[in-house]
Amino acid sequence: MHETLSLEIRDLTFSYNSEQILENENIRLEGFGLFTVLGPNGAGKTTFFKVILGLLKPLSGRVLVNGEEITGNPSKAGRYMAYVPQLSNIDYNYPMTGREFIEAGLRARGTCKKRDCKMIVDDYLALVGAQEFADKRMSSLSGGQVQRILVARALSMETPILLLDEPFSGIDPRGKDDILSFIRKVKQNKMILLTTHDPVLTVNLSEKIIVFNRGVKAAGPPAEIFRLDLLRKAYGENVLYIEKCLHIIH
Ligand SMILES: Nc1ncnc2c1ncn2[C@@H]1O[C@H](COP(=O)(O)OP(=O)(O)OP(=O)(O)O)[C@@H](O)[C@H]1O
Repeated sequence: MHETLSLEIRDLTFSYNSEQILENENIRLEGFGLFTVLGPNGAGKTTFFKVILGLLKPLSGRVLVNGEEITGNPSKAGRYMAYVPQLSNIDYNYPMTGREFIEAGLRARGTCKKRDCKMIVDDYLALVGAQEFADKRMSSLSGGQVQRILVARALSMETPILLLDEPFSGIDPRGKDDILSFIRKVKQNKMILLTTHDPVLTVNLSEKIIVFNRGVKAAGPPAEIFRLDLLRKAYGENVLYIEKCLHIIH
């Protein structure tokens, strides 16, 4: 485990007008690995990510990376974190190819010159299995293909922390397997935070599960967290699918 990497949330509170999403939340994540934020639709997972990324300002509280305050400051947060938004929340009708889109990110960051850019981009395209369609326009790609380009771009930022918002949504079973295998590789030397509403998908890969619904309801290793009483704190009573998931997992 990486000893110095830490992401800490202290007393974080956020609401949209009267809709409370976070209330004095506290959590500290340490080291490389996968940290799954698990909760139902509308739980506030995307909002939680946006507050961590400094894209939304909390009403109170702090976000720290390695002890450095990044609260409400997206450019500071960007030094440590790259973000892959939920596919359904973005318009990817870009008039550029996937390769150009990744290169544009690298140039904006000043991390490569024209000649070595191609090599760097090729490495990330290979990591996510996107070489075949990287030279097509983004607007002509399927959702799953766009997802891979977005992940390659985020990885090319070479930040120690990667935030993936619902990376499995709208992705077919083979695509899900591909995402899981890239996570397996990348989590060896990054902290990955991932949101999902499906308890099964990442359970075997996660170092920690954060059960979330309008705040952190429970957090810990999967073996401690996969209990009906804890999952019900996020999903509510009598959700048959959750009960079935526990049978699959145990
Ligand atoms: N910009 C906004 N202004 C006002 N309310 C918002 C805004 N964005 C989200 N919300 C509300 O905040 C709540 C949480 O939304 P959020 O998208 O963070 O949840 P989520 O857990 O990511 O959901 P899903 O799994 O469905 O993507 C919802 O009730 C939503 O309507």
